[in-house]
Amino acid sequence: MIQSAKELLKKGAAELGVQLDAAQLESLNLFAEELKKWNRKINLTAITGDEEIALKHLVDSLSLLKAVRGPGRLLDIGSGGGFPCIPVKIVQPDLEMVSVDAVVKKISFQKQAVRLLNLTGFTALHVRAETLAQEYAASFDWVVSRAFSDIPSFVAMALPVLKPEGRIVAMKGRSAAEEVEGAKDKLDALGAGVLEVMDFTLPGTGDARSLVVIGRN
Ligand SMILES: C[S@@+](CC[C@H](N)C(=O)[O-])C[C@H]1O[C@@H](n2cnc3c(N)ncnc32)[C@H](O)[C@@H]1O
Repeated sequence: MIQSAKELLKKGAAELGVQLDAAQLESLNLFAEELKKWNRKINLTAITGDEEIALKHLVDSLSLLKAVRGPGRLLDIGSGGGFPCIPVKIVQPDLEMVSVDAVVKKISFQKQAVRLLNLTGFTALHVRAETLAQEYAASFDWVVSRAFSDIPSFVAMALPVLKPEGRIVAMKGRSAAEEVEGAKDKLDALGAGVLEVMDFTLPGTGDARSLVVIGRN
């Protein structure tokens, strides 16, 4: 990434309370370069400029750390080009990651990025999230997603693989108050409820974001 994008990344992460060291910055930069390289051949993201990648993919992914801390096991459902799981793994290596996506080329990209960055404790799986329950029943401390689905559908997929005291976090690209209000009855029927909605502004953009934290009733 160009220097200005690296600076936006460092400053944006710091605004979220995440101080990136030189090695983490270099890994995030390598990841962004690999994303751009693959994106010329396969469609991983519509976001292609360095500064946009820095803020809307990398800093946005790291905002998950407002709600999630290691150690623990984390599942990222519908992770696409590796967001938020790969940036979060780079910064919080004591989170053991499982990342799933229904599109094989996206998982191939993630596997390549994991090799390139020498990440350990990261499993990328080409499966539909609905099929995870047998192998991964009650396995995860955290089940997260970004830009994935409506809240009740996501929670229905997440609950079978969540540990009893685990937490589900939906990363929403705008203020989520209305969606949360509309989801209450469906969540209640699933045996879950919203514990917290963390509203914030994505650094460097002014864009509204929400983290919706959900647990079992
Ligand atoms: C809009 S993309 C978001 C990707 C990434 N989380 C991000 O924020 O950039 C949604 C992803 O969910 C995947 N997906 C949709 N339904 C799925 C399912 N049932 N199980 C696993 N992945 C699914 C799609 O293949 C797609 O890559």
